[in-house]
Amino acid sequence: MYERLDVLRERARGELERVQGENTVDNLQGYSERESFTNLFSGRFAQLSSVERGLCFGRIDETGGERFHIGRIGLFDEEYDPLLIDWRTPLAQSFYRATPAAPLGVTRRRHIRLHGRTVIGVDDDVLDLDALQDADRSTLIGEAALMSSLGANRTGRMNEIVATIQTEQDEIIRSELPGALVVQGGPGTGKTVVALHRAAYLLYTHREQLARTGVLVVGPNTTFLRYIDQVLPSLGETDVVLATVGELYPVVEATGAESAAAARVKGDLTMVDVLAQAVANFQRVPDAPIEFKVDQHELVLRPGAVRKAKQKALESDEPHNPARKIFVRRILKVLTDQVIDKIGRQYVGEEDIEDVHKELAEDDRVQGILDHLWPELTPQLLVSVLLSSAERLTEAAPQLSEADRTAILRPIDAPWTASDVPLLDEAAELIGELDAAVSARRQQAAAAEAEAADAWKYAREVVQVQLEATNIVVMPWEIEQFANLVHRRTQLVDNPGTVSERASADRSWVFGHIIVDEAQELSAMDWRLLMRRCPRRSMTLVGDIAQTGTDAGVKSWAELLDRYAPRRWRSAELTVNYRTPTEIMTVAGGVLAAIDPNLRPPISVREGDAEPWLRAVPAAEFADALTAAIKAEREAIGDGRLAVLVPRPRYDELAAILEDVARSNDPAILDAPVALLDATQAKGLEFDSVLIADPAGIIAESDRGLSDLYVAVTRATKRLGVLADGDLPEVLSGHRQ
Ligand SMILES: Nc1ncnc2c1ncn2[C@@H]1O[C@H](COP(=O)(O)OP(=O)(O)OP(=O)(O)O)[C@@H](O)[C@H]1O
Repeated sequence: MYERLDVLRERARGELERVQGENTVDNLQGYSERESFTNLFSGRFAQLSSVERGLCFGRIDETGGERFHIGRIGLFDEEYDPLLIDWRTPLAQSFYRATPAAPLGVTRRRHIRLHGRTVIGVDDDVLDLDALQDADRSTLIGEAALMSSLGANRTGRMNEIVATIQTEQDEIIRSELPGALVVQGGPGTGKTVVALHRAAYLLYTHREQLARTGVLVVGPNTTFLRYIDQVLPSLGETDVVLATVGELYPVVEATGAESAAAARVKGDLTMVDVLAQAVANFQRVPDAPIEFKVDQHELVLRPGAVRKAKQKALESDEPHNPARKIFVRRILKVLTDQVIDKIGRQYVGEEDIEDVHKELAEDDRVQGILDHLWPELTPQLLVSVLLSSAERLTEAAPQLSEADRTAILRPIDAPWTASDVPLLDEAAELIGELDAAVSARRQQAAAAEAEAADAWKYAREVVQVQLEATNIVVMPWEIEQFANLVHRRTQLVDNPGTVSERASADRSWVFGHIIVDEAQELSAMDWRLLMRRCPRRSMTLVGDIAQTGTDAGVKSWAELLDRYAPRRWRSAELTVNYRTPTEIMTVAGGVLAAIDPNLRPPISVREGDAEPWLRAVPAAEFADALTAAIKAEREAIGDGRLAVLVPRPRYDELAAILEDVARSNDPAILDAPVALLDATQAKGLEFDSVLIADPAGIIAESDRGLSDLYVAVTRATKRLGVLADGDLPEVLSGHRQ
């Protein structure tokens, strides 16, 4: 297989060099054509290079005597006979699903472990009837391979798991594309990694559809997105948008911090009505007639006339800016009539009326009045003006308490925060686009449509000619992809950009599939924004209600999905914890029971080598004890990685006294041997060793402090230490050493 890989890689490299060396670029078509070939061959070369490690990891022997090798990509020999089967194909499914209880025609499954190009381990599951007696074997697949991967030191980046995907995980990965799938699972059950493999599977299986519309993966923060950003490229997928909800409003960068109370208020659906009211408050009817002079004419705009114009505009059901046009037309008509009456209707013709209308429309005074009565708005303007004025807030949000209104009040030039983004998105819907933006977009769309039709025709011809001339080696299964590339390139010569680039820049982009990780953290307003980006509701949501760290977060999956995808959602559960060893999960179990006595933590797949330690020291000794504990833990884990998790309010204080630890704003934090984080920042991440400093402080930091502590305890893959400043909190005291 490696020989074949080398041949294909060399061929792709040769083609790439040849195409790049060719001297045919003297016109647009030649340029596009060369770009497409370069793209195709460099893409193929990159893919063939990315699968070098662990190219083949499994084999299935079937009852009929057939035998298939399973690997990271599909490989065929010169006769197109399969050498290696891609893990995403239906044929490979039994590798992940067969158990002694349901062997699916498989007699033996073999896990192959490689180091470089050398086989260093082979583990067989024999799926014959005798094995049925062995209950253990029916649950774990490829136990030795799995354990060896779980026991390895963490690198600071999430790895792909194609070789050891477990049955319950595979069912989620291969679940069908349409509808919303929600996956509930405790910490360490593989929700994140499964969601990413699902993205790779869907892109492989529904390439046609998803390559055009794109896949969006939403994560809780940028550190987390960096933690996972290697997984999809290592599976050969690069055209995916990774973003936090705060990044989903183009142009706006949400860099500001905000209080938990502000996030809760802004995350609630009440804001939908508040924003609608705020827009309505910009559509004014004057209390008294407005009198003014245009040229020599005395004009008057009475409240009744404005009210009528407003009513007409609102009846159109258009958003604020487009509806403004109707309002303006009506008001101008009223004023034109007044001028005409003054001149004397008998003296004017149609053309004169039009002239008067035009003059009034261009008059500064008239424009000023119109802007006062119904100003053109932008989402940024609306939201910042609303949130910075106590008076406007009281007017628009009488249903909020005084305290809630105060919580969201901020200066007009304050930086945008993550929970402002769904408000901006909502505002954009209510306001609609500005006139200039609409016409520019219409023009662009018409031009693009015409070009696209030409480009597609041209792309087909190029492919045909090249194939007939056997100028170029294109594998049969690449023809469609290739034609697409030529098409895209020709269409986008002036405006190059991948689907993911274009999708990130366009607020109204509709994604083919959206994956949401740590989905429990999203507020109701966040969901509204995401649902707009995916009207077909083809989504995968993974999360754990018990880990919800904010009051704005999800309390029930059913409630959320019955609202947005009634009868179009299904759920699955992951029950086995692959991260945290049994001993540490016993500590986590106590914390979970304190959150809700009915909840049970997921069962750990393995036992660890080290018992967790919990220690309490008097406040005066805390700083020294912490420094000593960090030193001891570093020695215990060698090359592994340590996280020190602290209460949010004490972050700066502790950061100031600890040396040699990477801070949360350090871009290299994931690569550092010791990382200092608060529990929220550690969400989704994992470390060889976790040291929790001041657990009582974590519990006290918010109403959801116990959930934060639960998150903190479940980040470790090997070792857990807890150092209390004063007494150990009750939820942990049972484990004191
Ligand atoms: N089948 C598997 N083979 C190998 N490793 C696995 C497998 N499933 C999960 N893991 C590993 O277990 C760890 C936990 O996975 P992941 O982070 O996806 O869990 P999670 O459910 O998202 O956790 P949390 O909710 O705590 O963030 C990761 O290191 C992941 O690579």
